Amino acid sequence: MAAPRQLINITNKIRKVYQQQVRQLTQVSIAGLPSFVKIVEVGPRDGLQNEKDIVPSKIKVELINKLSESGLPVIEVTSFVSPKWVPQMGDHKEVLAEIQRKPNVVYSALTPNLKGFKSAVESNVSEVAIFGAASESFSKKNINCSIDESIERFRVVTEAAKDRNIPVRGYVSCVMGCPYEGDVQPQKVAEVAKKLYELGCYEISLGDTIGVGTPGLVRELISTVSKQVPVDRLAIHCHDTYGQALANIFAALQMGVSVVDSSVSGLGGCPYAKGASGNVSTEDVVYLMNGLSIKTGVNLPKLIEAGHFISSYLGRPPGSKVAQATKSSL
Ligand SMILES: CC(C)(COP(=O)([O-])OP(=O)([O-])OC[C@H]1O[C@@H](n2cnc3c(N)ncnc32)[C@H](O)[C@@H]1OP(=O)([O-])[O-])[C@@H](O)C(=O)NCCC(=O)NCCSC(=O)C[C@@](C)(O)CC(=O)[O-]
Repeated sequence: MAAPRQLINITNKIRKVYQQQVRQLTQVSIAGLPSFVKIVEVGPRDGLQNEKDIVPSKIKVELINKLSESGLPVIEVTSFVSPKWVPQMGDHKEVLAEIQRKPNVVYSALTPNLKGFKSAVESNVSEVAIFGAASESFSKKNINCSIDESIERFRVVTEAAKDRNIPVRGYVSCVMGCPYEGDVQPQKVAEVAKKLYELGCYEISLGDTIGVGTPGLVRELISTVSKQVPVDRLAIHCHDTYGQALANIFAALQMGVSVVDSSVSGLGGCPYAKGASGNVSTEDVVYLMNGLSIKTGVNLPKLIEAGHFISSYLGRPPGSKVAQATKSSL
């Protein structure tokens, strides 16, 4: 009779020790996460550039104002690219002229070349972003030049920006896969990221343009790129094509990244990356951060409201799970 009781006691002890270890392990990994994450809202640009029907400027302005009210620190408002290539962003001047700017919010825009940079400066942007790729084919399709040529174009932009004290962010697209070339090696991403960093970009956003990455690949990517660019200068930009975006972001945070790009209501896609779905939704990212006690400064209900606003204009349900789950409580 004593033997089974002893056995039960031992089993319980083992279970307790095991549970304690699991708790400790969890605490260790959670403790390794950043206490603050900067969210870069890309919905008005990355999201609306991909809408088949061009969204009127006044809707864009209202969306951006609502996003500003939610406490987001950075909003990528538009892009100064050729309207022949991306007509959806052709109203960049009007949008930047009409938005109500809050002093603590950075309003940024994509500028692929000096022409775009000059127009963006005239429109009083707080910051610009240049956008390269780790894949030759994507670079050619997206910005009509090779990777090396793009670096030379960007050099002119970063020099002009330096003269005017305008911060420049850099993007590297196709960091875990390319719609034309398939797999992309982390080493290639690191090379391009390093070049952008050396040009003076204060932050390099690593774009999983077609959303094919998984957490293992993210770890390999960050570990390779951070040998060339300090990890605190890296951001992660995930499209959610295969439903891996939140897991990928969590993996990036564990590797020391503390800047996350996302898009309200999960809008998004790239006109030159067929099959790419929307970005990870900002609402879902903020919910995850709140759950991890990571500060973002974002008011989730106000953000959800902004998501409902644009989704209802577009005539479809919000692409955020959090927005869908909380709809009845709003
Ligand atoms: C880069 C260019 C302009 C090169 O395009 P190009 O044809 O090689 O340029 P060009 O210098 O030969 O000029 C041709 C015409 O475009 C005009 N032009 C030239 N530059 C500008 C400008 N800045 N603004 C307005 N117009 C411009 C220029 O004035 C001329 O006009 P024309 O004489 O024929 O009337 C073109 O390829 C382009 O606009 N591409 C847009 C690509 C784009 O916006 N893609 C989506 C954003 S990237 C993305 O979504 C990925 C990201 C960032 O989110 C991260 C991720 O997920 O991976």
